[in-house]
Amino acid sequence: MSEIESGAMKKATELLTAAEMRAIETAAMDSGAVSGIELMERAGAAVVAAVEEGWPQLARGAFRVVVLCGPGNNGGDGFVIARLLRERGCEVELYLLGEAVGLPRDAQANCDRWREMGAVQPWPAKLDGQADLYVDAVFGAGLSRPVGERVVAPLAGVPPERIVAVDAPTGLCMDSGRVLGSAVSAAVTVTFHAPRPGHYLADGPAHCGRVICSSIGLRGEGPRRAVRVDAPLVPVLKSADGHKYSHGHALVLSGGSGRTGAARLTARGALRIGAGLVTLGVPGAAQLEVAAQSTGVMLTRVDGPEAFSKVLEDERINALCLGPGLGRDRARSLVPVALEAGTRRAVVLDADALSAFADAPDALFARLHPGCVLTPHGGEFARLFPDPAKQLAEEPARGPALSRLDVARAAAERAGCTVLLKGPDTVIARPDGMCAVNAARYARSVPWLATAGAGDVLAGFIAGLMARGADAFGAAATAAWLHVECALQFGPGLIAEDLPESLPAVLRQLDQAAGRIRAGSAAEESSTPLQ
Ligand SMILES: NC(=O)C1=CN([C@@H]2O[C@H](COP(=O)(O)OP(=O)(O)OC[C@H]3O[C@@H](n4cnc5c(N)ncnc54)[C@H](O)[C@@H]3O)[C@@H](O)[C@H]2O)[C@@H](O)CC1
Ligand SMILES: Nc1ncnc2c1ncn2[C@@H]1O[C@H](COP(=O)(O)OP(=O)(O)O)[C@@H](O)[C@H]1O
Ligand SMILES: [K+]
Repeated sequence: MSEIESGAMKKATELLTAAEMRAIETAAMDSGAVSGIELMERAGAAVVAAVEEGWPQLARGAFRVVVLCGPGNNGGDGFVIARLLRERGCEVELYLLGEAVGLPRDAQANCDRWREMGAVQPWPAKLDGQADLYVDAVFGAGLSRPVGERVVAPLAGVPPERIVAVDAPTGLCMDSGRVLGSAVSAAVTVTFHAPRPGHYLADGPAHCGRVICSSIGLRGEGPRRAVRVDAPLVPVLKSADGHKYSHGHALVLSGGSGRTGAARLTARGALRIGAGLVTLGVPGAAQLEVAAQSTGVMLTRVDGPEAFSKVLEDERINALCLGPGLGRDRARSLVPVALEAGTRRAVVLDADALSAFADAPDALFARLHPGCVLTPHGGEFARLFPDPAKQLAEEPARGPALSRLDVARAAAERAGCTVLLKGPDTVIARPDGMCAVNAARYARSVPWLATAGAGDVLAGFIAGLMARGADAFGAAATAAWLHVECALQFGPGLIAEDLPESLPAVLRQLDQAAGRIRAGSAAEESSTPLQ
């Protein structure tokens, strides 16, 4: 079990589906640790705390709030929020979608408490947009079908800066981040206990504004089937001992003359991330071109499968990367050779090495093993896994909607190896269903990473980490995280060449952070005998 699964270090944050969250709540309630009404009170209080922080004018008085409550427990939270804000002196109006008689028990109880201080008004066709704050407590985790116009109409004219969403902006599926029908856009979304995939995937970030995850006193953990990557999951800093061969030897296969740039980017990425040696395997016709452009990266001639097999007799070559600029014909002849050694040799397949098998993906899948990583972008993914890609492209008819996690999982299971599905919400899936999300969202947003060659560098980062001994899933998730950190480090104007060159600064920051942790624990240890 890796560290991220044992939860030993804070490298990742678990993302809970609505069903997993419900199971945790139910277990806590069944154990007698907490009641549903207590959880609802804490959820409401957490939203009010977020409002006090985000809207400091509330403390100055004359603050007008509109609370929109739905027919379930999300609406129940709304009644609590309305009461707590009224107790703080706000002027509160509350509207209910549907009838109070059908409310679930805890929501009903809070509706009754609210009625002691204010009216429950029928659902409005529209609102004036003049209040200081609008609370969206219409639908949350229970969203099960597309939201109709009537539901979102009251908030349609309200600027998102005045909207706080409870658990999720209404209309957003929390498991997938996909909009069911139409969805509210909020300034702040307050969720409870743990974030959900939908806060990071697909349309989620565009609708959530800022996500605040508040503790409501629940202790349980989910099955850890999906995590958000918050730091490297595998070691990236080198230890004091060791020599170049102990950090592995990565071989990147290049295409022919005039098409070697992509593989050179990949090789540079693998070298920067710390592979002990990196060699480019080039056809004879491209040898001079590559030699003129390479210094730290070595060169060997690989014309066809026989030459490739010969090069691979060197067992110290422990990680391969094929695809960037390779050409489909060359990919079809070289990929089977790369996979011959089975799990003894890590293999990263990207770009042409994926598209080359679009007509016969099963022939590729039959050869793949757990030491492989496939790194498709959306188009390459659709070529190799047409069915899940088609399902994901369809308008969702009900919630929870199919997510990028679901399709990446299905792909990893089918391929029998780790699959990294690229995007601003990159998903990394392992065949056993474990998933990681590397979200280039919110403060980590890096739209300038959408530049030619960025993916080639990512493939190199993965191959380099695998040469150094990392497992496929850990290497892919860590590389994706570092890739975005490099883009953040460089900033707008970035081109693919800048990514490997930004890595040293990112690694230095990690080294400094690790040093601070080491210094902290040393200080603690040394202080003990003095006490
Ligand atoms: N279960 C608990 O103990 C807690 C739940 N909490 C809140 O409860 C929420 C989940 O509550 P629910 O499971 O009742 O779900 P919701 O309140 O999100 O939805 C309620 C019901 O609305 C109906 N519905 C779904 N989509 C619809 C649509 N498009 N049009 C019309 N009706 C639709 C469904 O029948 C669903 O059961 C969370 O999001 C959170 O805000 C919090 O109070 C924390 C504790
Ligand atoms: N808007 C975006 N925000 C953050 N990252 C992005 C965005 N668009 C693309 N990326 C990332 O940039 C890389 C592009 O890779 P890819 O599509 O293979 O391009 P190329 O083949 O030109 O290198 C991927 O790692 C992807 O996750
Ligand atoms: K909501």
